Amino acid sequence: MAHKVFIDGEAGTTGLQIRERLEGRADIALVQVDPARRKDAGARAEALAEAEVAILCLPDDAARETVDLARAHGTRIIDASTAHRVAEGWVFGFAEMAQGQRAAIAGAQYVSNPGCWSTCAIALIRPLVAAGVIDAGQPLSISGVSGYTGGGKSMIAEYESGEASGSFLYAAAQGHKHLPEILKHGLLTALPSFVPSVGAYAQGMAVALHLPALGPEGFARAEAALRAAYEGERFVSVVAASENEPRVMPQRLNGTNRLDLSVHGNPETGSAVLLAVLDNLGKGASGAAVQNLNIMLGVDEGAGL
Ligand SMILES: NC(=O)C1=CN([C@@H]2O[C@H](COP(=O)(O)OP(=O)(O)OC[C@H]3O[C@@H](n4cnc5c(N)ncnc54)[C@H](OP(=O)(O)O)[C@@H]3O)[C@@H](O)[C@H]2O)C=CC1
Ligand SMILES: CC(=O)N[C@@H](CCC(=O)OP(=O)(O)O)C(=O)O
Repeated sequence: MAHKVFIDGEAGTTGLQIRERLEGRADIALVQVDPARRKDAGARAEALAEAEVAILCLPDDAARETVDLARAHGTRIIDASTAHRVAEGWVFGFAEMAQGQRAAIAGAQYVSNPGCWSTCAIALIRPLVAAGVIDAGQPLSISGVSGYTGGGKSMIAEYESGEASGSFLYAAAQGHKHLPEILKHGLLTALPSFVPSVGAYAQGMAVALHLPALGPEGFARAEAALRAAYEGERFVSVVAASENEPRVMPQRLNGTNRLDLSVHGNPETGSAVLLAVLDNLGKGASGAAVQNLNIMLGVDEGAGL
């Protein structure tokens, strides 16, 4: 029998992309609410009672409300919002992040999908800290560019109406909402500096981790640590630097659930830059949610991806 899945926030950017990935599948039956009642607690509670798994694609406060509504029904949850990424009792939904993470997701009641920026940052930082290539307390510096779909319906409307046009840096005040999850799941003890940007294009992301004092021998150790961490993974790869040189194209993996990592810089001076590229709506959001759903249901992890 098909697994019943409710996407709360199905009309939003992330929700629509998840629906596209699930609606052709014979092993999934989508539970839907009348669009006119999509914000009505009663209608959502009925859907939650019927569903085996609910995927929340909502603002943080609405996601917390849905978790409360679901409690009485025992519905398993995948939350795509920021609300529960460092919360007790929630499993971080990044299967490739650590040994045992996939098994924890498979058995979880509550899974929190990682943010797009944090997926990139954690993927680069955690193996280096775990292998002792960088120190957990070393202040790190991260930058990156995302397509405007990363800002959801409101930012998409700004760009598509012409109200916004160029690119911009943001979060220079060091209050970006992904910093807590980067700190925790990156195994860091010092907050990194993080200055992301939005480019004047729709979709795709590239993130740089700056390690100006890695040292000449650190290059090989960093690449070896990344390769060892993701060996045999289907969606995360360490690729040759030439894939991202001379130009890093953030749209390179659009439409996929892949995350590519690479090591760059000048081995003579020891100044390194590690790069991560993904589709912010793929492995950065909806693809990761579907991957987590597949793991939780015990089906092929790549189904629909
Ligand atoms: N865009 C991205 O790249 C990523 C987004 N996320 C996270 O996913 C979540 C959704 O983001 P995104 O899809 O971009 O946002 P959108 O603004 O595109 O969509 C949010 C959806 O939630 C609906 N909604 C708002 N309040 C309620 C409510 N009280 N009850 C039911 N539905 C409600 C909105 O309705 P309405 O149609 O009326 O606006 C909208 O359809 C956010 O928490 C975001 O942080 C995570 C990773 C990446
Ligand atoms: C371009 C842009 O604005 N991106 C969003 C993050 C998108 C994302 O990862 O989503 P979560 O909201 O789930 O954390 C931001 O930086 O706030």
